[in-house]
Amino acid sequence: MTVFHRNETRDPLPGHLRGGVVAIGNFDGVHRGHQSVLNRALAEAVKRGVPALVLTFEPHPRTVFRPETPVFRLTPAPLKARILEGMGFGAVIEYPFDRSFSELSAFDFIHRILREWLHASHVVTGFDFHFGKGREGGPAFLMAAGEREGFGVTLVDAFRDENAAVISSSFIRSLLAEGDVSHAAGLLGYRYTVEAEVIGGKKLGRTLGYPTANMRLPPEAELKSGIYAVRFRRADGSLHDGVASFGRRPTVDSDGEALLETFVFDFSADLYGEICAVSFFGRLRDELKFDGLEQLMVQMRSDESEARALIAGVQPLSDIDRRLTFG
Ligand SMILES: Cc1cc2nc3c(=O)[nH]c(=O)nc-3n(C[C@H](O)[C@H](O)[C@H](O)COP(=O)(O)O)c2cc1C
Ligand SMILES: Nc1ncnc2c1ncn2[C@@H]1O[C@H](COP(=O)(O)OP(=O)(O)O)[C@@H](O)[C@H]1O
Repeated sequence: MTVFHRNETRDPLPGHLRGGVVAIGNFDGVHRGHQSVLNRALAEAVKRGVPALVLTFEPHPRTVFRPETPVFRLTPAPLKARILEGMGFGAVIEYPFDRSFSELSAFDFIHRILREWLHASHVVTGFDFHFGKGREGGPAFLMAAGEREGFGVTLVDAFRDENAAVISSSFIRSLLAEGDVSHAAGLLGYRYTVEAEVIGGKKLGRTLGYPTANMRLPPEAELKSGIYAVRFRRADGSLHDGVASFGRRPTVDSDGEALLETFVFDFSADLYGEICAVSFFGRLRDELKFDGLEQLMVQMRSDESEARALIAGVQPLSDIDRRLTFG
C-alpha cells in the first residue's frame, strides 16, 4: 500500500503516479454528486490495475478570477485531501492555478497536463466539466481527444438526490447560510465539517463553567450564526461531542468578530494552538442577547442537554461520514 500523495507543485510527477486514472474537477465539498464521479474513477483504476488520482486546482479558479469575492469553500484543500484519501485515491493533484494557466488552450491542457505530465491512461469527469481558455473544451472535445490519442474517457451524468434535484456545491452553501446543516449533510453524504486552530478568547468561558475552544472560520464562510450540536475531533484523531456557538456573542461582546466556540463535553485539556475539526449535526437555536451572564448560563445548560440528546441518536450517513466523524 503506497502512501497518499498531495501534489501541490508543477514539478514532474513521482513516477509511480503516472499512467493512472484521473478524475478532473474542483469537487468542492466532495458531495454525493462528486462522489458518483469519483467512484467511477476508483472502479476504473481497480479494473486497470493503475493508480487513481484526482486533478483539482488551487486556489479555486473562481477565487482567482474574482479575488474580491473568494469562494466559500465547503472543503478547503487539506480536508478535501483527507476525504479523497479515505475514499481510496492514491493522490490528489492540487494544481497551482493562476491567470496565466487559465490562458492555456483546451488542446494544450490535454497535451501538456493530461498527456505529458500525468500520462493519464483514462480520464473521468462530470457531464458539465469545461476546461481550457474561456472554457472552450467540453465533454465532446475530451472524447475526441481520447479517441485520437488513445486514452479512455468516462463522462458521468448528473447525480440527483431522492427528490430528483441535481446536487450542487452552491446549493449546499446556501443551505449552510440558512443554518440547515441536516439538509446539507444529506446532500454531502457526511456532516459539514470545519478545521481550524484553537485560539485564545476572553477567558470568560471557564468562569461560567463552560470553557469553549474558539476557532476563526474564513471570512467568506457563510454558515448561519447560532447554536449547534457538534462533534469535535482533536489533532490526535480523538472524538468528543459538544455544543458550539457560532457568531458575535451579543451578550458579552457585541462588536466582536464571529467565532466558532465549542464547549466539549466531559473534557478538560489545553487545546490552544491545536488544529481541530468540528462536524455539525444539528442547529438548536439562534444566538440571543441575554440581559446577563446568569440567564446565558441557564440557556447554555439547556443547550447542553439538548445537544447531548440529539447526538445520542446519530448514525453515520456513509463510509466518508464514518471516517470523518465517527472514528
Ligand atoms: C452552548 C453555547 C451557547 C451560547 N449561546 C450564546 C448566546 O445565545 N448569546 C451570546 O451572546 N453568546 C452565546 N454563547 C457564547 C458565550 O457568550 C461565550 O462562549 C462566553 O462568553 C465565553 O467567551 P470566551 O470563550 O471568550 O471566554 C454561547 C456559547 C455556548 C458554548
Ligand atoms: N471542556 C472543554 N471544552 C473546551 N475547551 C476546554 C475544555 N476544557 C478545557 N478547555 C481549554 O480551555 C480553553 C477555553 O477556556 P475559556 O475560559 O473559554 O477561554 P477562551 O477565552 O480561550 O475561550 C480551550 O481553548 C481549551 O484549551
